[in-house]
Amino acid sequence: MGEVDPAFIQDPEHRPKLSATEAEGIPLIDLSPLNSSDNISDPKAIEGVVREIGKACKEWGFFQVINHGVLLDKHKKIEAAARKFFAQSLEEKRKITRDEKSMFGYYDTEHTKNVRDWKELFDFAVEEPMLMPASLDPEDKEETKWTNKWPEYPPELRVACEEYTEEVEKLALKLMGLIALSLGLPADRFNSYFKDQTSFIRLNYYPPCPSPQLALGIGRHKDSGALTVLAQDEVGGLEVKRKRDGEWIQVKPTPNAYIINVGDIIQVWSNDRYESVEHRVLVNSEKGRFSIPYFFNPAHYTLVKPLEELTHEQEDPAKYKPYSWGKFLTHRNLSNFKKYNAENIQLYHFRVSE
Ligand SMILES: O=C(O)CCC(=O)C(=O)O
Ligand SMILES: [Fe+2]
Repeated sequence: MGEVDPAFIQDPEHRPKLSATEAEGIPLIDLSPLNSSDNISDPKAIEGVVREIGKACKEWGFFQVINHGVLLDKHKKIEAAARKFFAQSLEEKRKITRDEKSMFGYYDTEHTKNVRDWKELFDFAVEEPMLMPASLDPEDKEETKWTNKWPEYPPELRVACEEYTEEVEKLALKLMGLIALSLGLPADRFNSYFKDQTSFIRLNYYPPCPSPQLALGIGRHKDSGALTVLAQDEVGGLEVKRKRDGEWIQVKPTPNAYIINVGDIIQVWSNDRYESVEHRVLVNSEKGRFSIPYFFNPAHYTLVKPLEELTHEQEDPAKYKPYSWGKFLTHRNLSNFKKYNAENIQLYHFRVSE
């Protein structure tokens, strides 16, 4: 990617401010109280953490965690392998380009809201093969299997990815437990949705960009799954839209921390108690940036709707109509290939009008 092709240029109102204002960052939460027993069965010991998580989910939809239990060595290995993979020629990387049959593999022409993102990515399923609906037809119950595409080089990438997955999955489940508790639900309330999970991990590479004032690494968007557990390197560039005033706030890199954000599914389950918040990534002209989000997603047959415990027919009616997670994800995947001129499928399409 040399010159900036017009496909990458953001409309003026969405271009980044490069002199970002210094501001209070997203909350930083220390998970060490969870480590002593390594489970969340002792409500007293983790009361404080649960309260902090609830507050962060409400006020920001985003937070960082430290002392999270993910082994640093596993993180270093996947990052090193990702750097080797992306350093190859485009021709080499495109040998494992994703296709219509499965969204996994390499991709360098992702668009967010019809503007091309200044990035390359490699996606893989956490549980393989991943069970998905065979078609978009709501009546069609047939399933298909989405499989991973591993590159020949570097040979250690696959094992590094598999070992990292195991680590981050434990963290994601712990966080879902804490979020459940913060909503007044049993810690295991969400567990059953993640049997046959459709979670995937993305290796992102944002190359240096000659016009960082015009393009974005990824345009403003919300994550559509349940929860995202993101590792960013030391370069920085992630910005979160502050709920209070709509300002874009930088998430400064914190060594060995993970960034956690609530996705659309938690927004629906919680009937808007917690909201999925917009975020985007700035690029810069000097350094390439790497990041690794883990998108924690339920089984494809999950019918996503507000939880009964958190709705009340009169006082707090459900704000969303139920939708099939698998059909939603399939729709998103197909729209990447058949250049629909229409807007992509979005959560608000399922909102009950007030
Ligand atoms: O690279 C990042 O920091 C964030 C990436 C992101 O938001 C996404 O892939 O959904
Ligand atoms: Fe995101």
